[in-house]
Amino acid sequence: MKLDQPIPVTILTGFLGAGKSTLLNELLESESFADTAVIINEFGDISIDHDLVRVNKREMMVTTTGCLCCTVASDIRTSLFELYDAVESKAVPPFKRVIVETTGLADPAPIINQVTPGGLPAAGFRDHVVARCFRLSGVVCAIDVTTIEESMERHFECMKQVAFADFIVLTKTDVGPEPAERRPISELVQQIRKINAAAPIVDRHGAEFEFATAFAPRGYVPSEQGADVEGWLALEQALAEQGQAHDNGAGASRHAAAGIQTLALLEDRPVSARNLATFVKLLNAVAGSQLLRLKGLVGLEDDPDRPLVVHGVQHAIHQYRLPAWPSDDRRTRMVVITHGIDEATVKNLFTTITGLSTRAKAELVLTAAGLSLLGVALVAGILLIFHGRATAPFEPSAVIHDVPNPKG
Ligand SMILES: Nc1nc2c(ncn2[C@@H]2O[C@H](COP(=O)(O)OP(=O)(O)OP(=O)(O)O)[C@@H](O)[C@H]2O)c(=O)[nH]1
Repeated sequence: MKLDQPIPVTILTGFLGAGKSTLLNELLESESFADTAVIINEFGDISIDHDLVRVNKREMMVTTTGCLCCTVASDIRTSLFELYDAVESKAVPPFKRVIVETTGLADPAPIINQVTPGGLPAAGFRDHVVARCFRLSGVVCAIDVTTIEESMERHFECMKQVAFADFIVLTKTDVGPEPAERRPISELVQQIRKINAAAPIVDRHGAEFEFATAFAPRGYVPSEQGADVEGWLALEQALAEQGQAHDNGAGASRHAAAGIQTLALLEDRPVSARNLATFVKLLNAVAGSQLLRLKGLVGLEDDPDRPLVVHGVQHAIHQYRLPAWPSDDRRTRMVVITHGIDEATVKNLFTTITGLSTRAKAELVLTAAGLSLLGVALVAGILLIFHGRATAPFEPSAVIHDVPNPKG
């Protein structure tokens, strides 16, 4: 690749469900962001965002599964080198910028450490190419105003994402009136300022928001991000030099060590809307606040050609239909990310989607009872669901959007 200057790379972070893919989709619709290459890093064995983020002909997408912050095999340098190689081999036309969407659980430190001057030293041809052809030019963090307080309290990665950002976009400011227990946005901004003193903080739905400003190439200078950021990067560097950053040697990531489970669920046949609703209700009931994210493309029996997209971000469930399957893969695919919930529990619940035998129902009830302190109430709730007497908070949508991840 012949370059006058290195290609700017913007990292897009933000906790699970904060609205990163939604932002990216809207950005890619803009003519001024033509010639953008996109790297989407998904947490889990199956990729859903790959189908939900739409790139045009002139743009290019590389998807990686396994978190960039802890999987050596899918580190950011490898993904950037793949882009370089694709241009070199004329598989894709040259591009002007790269946007990397990280997973919602990604610790930004190891990622930034790989692409910032003075960070992890180049170890071979690939690394030298990446250092010559690309430059880190911004770290944008999407912050979901409806969940950020809880997420920062419970997940250190979330706080680091806020601290490392050189531009902050507040999302979901359009979601209804603020509940009394939630902090007003002005107070939230003050709280964010304690963690990140300098980054512009802009409301996604405010008049002042512009993609061109948020994603403008800037020089990203870690020392300007504050002492904590410099300290975390120094620690990262030390760990990387010792060769023990993030992977624990057994192949499991640090997320797993922290009790975070990502489960990929697949079903070949279309499923009934009622079974899907039951699954979502059961999952919410059993996992409660331990359910961090649910994301799925679901083929429904009533209209198998128009899949349902389901997004669960903590307690909120949002869903819409696509006019057609985005790729040849027409299987129902779901990714469920939980904290401290046994994998088998979620798998058992998923049997509600695939159809339940009486025996499976009994096992499910026992699973729920063993899990919850309020087991008896939960069992009663589950039995009501099975008998169709519970009111349904979730009914599969008939609304069709041809734009993935519509707002609201
Ligand atoms: N009302 C509203 N909904 C939003 C906004 N941004 C995102 N959403 C919704 O929030 C859900 C999650 O959005 P995504 O863009 O998939 O979030 P993400 O950060 O890419 O999620 P992960 O990659 O799984 O961490 C979807 O249902 C979106 O439609 C917003 O500004 N307002």
